[in-house]
Amino acid sequence: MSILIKNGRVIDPDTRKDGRYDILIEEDKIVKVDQEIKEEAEEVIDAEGCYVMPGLIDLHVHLRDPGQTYKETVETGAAAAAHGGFTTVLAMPNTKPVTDDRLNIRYVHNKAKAMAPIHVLQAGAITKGQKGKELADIDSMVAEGSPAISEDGRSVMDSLLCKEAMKIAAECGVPVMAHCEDIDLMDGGVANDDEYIRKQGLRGISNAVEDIIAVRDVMLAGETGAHLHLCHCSTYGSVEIVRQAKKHGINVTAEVCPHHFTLTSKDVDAGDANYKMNPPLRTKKDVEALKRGLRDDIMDVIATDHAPHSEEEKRRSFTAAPFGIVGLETAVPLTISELVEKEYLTPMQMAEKMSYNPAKILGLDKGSLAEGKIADVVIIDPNEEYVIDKNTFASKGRNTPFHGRTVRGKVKVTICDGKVVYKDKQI
Ligand SMILES: NC(=O)N[C@@H](CC(=O)O)C(=O)O
Ligand SMILES: [Zn+2]
Repeated sequence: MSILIKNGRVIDPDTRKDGRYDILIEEDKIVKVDQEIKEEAEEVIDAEGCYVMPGLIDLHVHLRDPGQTYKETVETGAAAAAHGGFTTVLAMPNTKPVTDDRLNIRYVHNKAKAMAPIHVLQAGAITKGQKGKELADIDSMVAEGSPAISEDGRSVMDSLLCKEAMKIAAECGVPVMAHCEDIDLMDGGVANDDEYIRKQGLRGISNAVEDIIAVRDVMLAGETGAHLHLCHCSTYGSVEIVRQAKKHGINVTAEVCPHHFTLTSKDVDAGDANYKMNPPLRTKKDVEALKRGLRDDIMDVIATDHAPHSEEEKRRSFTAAPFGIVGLETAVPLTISELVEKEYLTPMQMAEKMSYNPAKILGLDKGSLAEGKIADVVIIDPNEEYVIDKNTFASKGRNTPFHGRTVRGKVKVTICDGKVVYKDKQI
C-alpha cells in the first residue's frame, strides 16, 4: 500500500518543517518528504489548503472498557479518536474493575490490537481499586507496556502513599498523571464556586480544591525526581504553580482541555448536565490564564478528558448527573477556533501540544513526520466552517455542550500505521 499526500502545509515539530511539501507513505512508514514528489502511489490525497501534522495523541481519555461498555468501548472510543484526528490515545484506569494490574492492562492492549483502528495505551492505577489505601503493582503494569500511572477520577489523598508511588514511577521511568482534587474540600460541589453558580442553586468547587493538590504533587515530584504530569488544569493557580515548578527545575508537565479554554462558568446552564465536568468550567480570569499558559509554553499539552456517559445519566439533575463530557471529536475545531485563529497558538504549537509533546511525555517514538517514521498523520482543513452535530460522533457518548456550535477546522483524513482510518466525505 502507498499513499501520496500532495500540496499540504506540512507542520512537523520534530524536523521544524512548516511549508508546502508532499509526503510519500509506503506500507506503514513515511518514506519521503519533499517539495514535489513525482513517484506514483496507489492513493493520492490532495491536501491543498490543509495542515498536515503528525497524528494527534490524546493523553487523557476514558474508554469505559472493561465494565461500562454501555457508555463506550475500546472499539467505539478508538473510532471516535480516528474521527477526531487522533492516532494514539491514553486510556485512564477508572474502569470497572479498575485497571490496576497487568492482566487488565493486557486486556485493553489486546482488545485494541484486535479491533481498534488506532493505538490505544492503557494507564495503570496508582492504588489497588483506586481506593487510596495500598499501592498497585506499578512495576508489573509498566513491564506489561503501560506508559504511565494515574489515579484519574480522584487524587491519592494519602501524601506518603503518593510519594511512594512517585518514587516507584521515577525508578520505572514513567510519568505520574495527577488528577488534582482535594476530596474533602469538594464538599458536594458540582460547578465553579462563584456568585453566578450559587444563584442557580448549585454547590461550588473552589480553585483551592485543585491548587492544593497541584502544589502538594509538585513538592513531592521535587523530592522524588518523578515526572509529574498535571491533568486537566482549570485554574489560574495551576498555571502559576507549573510556571514556578518549571523555574525551579522540577520535572513537571501539564495539560489543558478544550472545554476549559473555550467556556466559562457563565455558560453553565443549571438545567443541562452537559455543562458538568470535573474540574468545572471556571471564570474568565482562569480561562485567560490557561490560554496564555498554552501560548507561553508553560502548559505543554492539549488533552480532551473524553468522558462519555449515557443520555439517561446526563438527563438527570445537574447535581445527580455524573461529571464529564466527550471531547475526542471536538478538540481540533475548538483548538483552531479558540487558540489558532485568535493567535494564542501558531499551527506549529498546536502540533506540539497535540502530538509532539504528548509523545515525549509517554516516551513514544511518535509526534514526527520525519522520513523513516511510522506513518501516523492527520490532515486538517483549518478554514472549513461547520456546525458541530453530536449525531455525527462515532463515540457512544453524545454528552457535549458544543452541539450546534459553529466552528472552523475540520479533520479531513486520519492515517494510522500507513492506513487511512478516517476520511471526511468531502475531500
Ligand atoms: N472529568 C470528568 O468529569 N469525569 C471523568 C473523570 C476524570 O477525568 O476526572 C470520568 O471518568 O467521567
Ligand atoms: Zn480527572
